[in-house]
Amino acid sequence: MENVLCLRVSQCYAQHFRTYLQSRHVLDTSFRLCQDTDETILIPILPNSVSQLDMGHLQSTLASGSVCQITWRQVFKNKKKQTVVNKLEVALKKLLESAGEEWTEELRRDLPRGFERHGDLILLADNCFSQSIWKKFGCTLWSMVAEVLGSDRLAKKSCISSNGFRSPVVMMLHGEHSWVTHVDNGIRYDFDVTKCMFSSGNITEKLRVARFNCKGETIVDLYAGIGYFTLPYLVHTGAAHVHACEWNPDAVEALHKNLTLNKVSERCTIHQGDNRNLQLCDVADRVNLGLIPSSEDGWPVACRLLKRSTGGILHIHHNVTSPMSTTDTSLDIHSDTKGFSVKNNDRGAWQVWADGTAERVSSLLKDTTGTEWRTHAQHIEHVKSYAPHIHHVVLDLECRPLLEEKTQHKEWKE
Ligand SMILES: C[S@+](CC[C@H](N)C(=O)[O-])C[C@H]1O[C@@H](n2cnc3c(N)ncnc32)[C@H](O)[C@@H]1O
Repeated sequence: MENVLCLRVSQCYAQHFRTYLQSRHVLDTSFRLCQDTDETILIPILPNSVSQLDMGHLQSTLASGSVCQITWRQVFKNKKKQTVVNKLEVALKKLLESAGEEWTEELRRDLPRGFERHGDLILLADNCFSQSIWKKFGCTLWSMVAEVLGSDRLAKKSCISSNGFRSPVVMMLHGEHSWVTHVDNGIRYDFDVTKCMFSSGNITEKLRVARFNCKGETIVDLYAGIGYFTLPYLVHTGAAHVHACEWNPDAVEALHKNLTLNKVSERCTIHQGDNRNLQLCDVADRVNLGLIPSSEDGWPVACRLLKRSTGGILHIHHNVTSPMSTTDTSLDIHSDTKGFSVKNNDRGAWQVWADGTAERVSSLLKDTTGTEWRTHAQHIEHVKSYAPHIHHVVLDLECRPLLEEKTQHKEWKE
């Protein structure tokens, strides 16, 4: 069994959903559909393609009244099904043999295990097609791979660059241009795959943000990228205004485009440059700090941004590493709501990090404003796991000025 991203739907609509997901290349055919509860079915989906799903549209058009929820669950491998990777192996073996070359185990291991689908473009990972023999086939190889994988364009990753912009190093292999479109949760994101990254693993956090009620609020997104969180805030939460900070000009270009495409430009101000030099202060009801492994550099800026009189909420992303425990036993392991294996030891480490962060932010707020603040860890959300002991979490930290609380208390008493 493996932990897989699934769409959980009402049993009576499962076939309906399955056919639709297959037609959109979102169905993960290497895993079996399975029953979750008496009335719901889990349909395995490809994590890298899930962002193309418009959940609202799915629910209202395919099966109004059906359960329709993205969730992580343990499901069984589909042993009988010939996966697209198997088909690729057959096709490439033929290509090599027709050129008088021998098919080897090394070449088989050099095939892609998975890939990201961005509309009609497939993005291969960096750990495939590394053998020199592939070069011999040039364009013929890439057009064949694209055809078998069912796409018009093909690109390949090398790594995420460490230039601070988290720019991908991506090369186009087949097809004209490198701009792609993602649609998820009713939001359209356009970006150039060779210049910006798209983190599909953040989908559950984007869906959570979309459910917040931010009616009338001013929000600052300190690490906006192409609009991963800026757009859900503007499109779904009722936010009055979002200030989006981003220093990568390529991401800013995409962000501009996406604000226009989603018709929310007039409620967003883009601040291009290093957010640590941002001139704004005392404006925000909420600050989103979506940078991993750590957004700590942004904490002093976030404290300056919060409204002095009422405070607000910081959503702080962080990769928390749990200490390796010598007493780890299988009894300590639980699955969280997304089906990730999480140990008590991990939860303890998140709490320790959250408590330390709350204390640090409260002291930063005092230094910034000269008054006392109360910080309260409202919630810790587990986004994804990078390794058994490294977890991407988001802390919802409520920050309130104590002076204001006393005044309010006095007013209530009067
Ligand atoms: C795209 S990533 C993270 C976005 C999203 N949270 C995710 O994981 O998919 C972070 C973005 O913050 C930007 N960034 C990092 N440090 C910054 C800074 N000091 N000022 C402005 N932008 C910054 C990067 O260019 C990048 O686009």
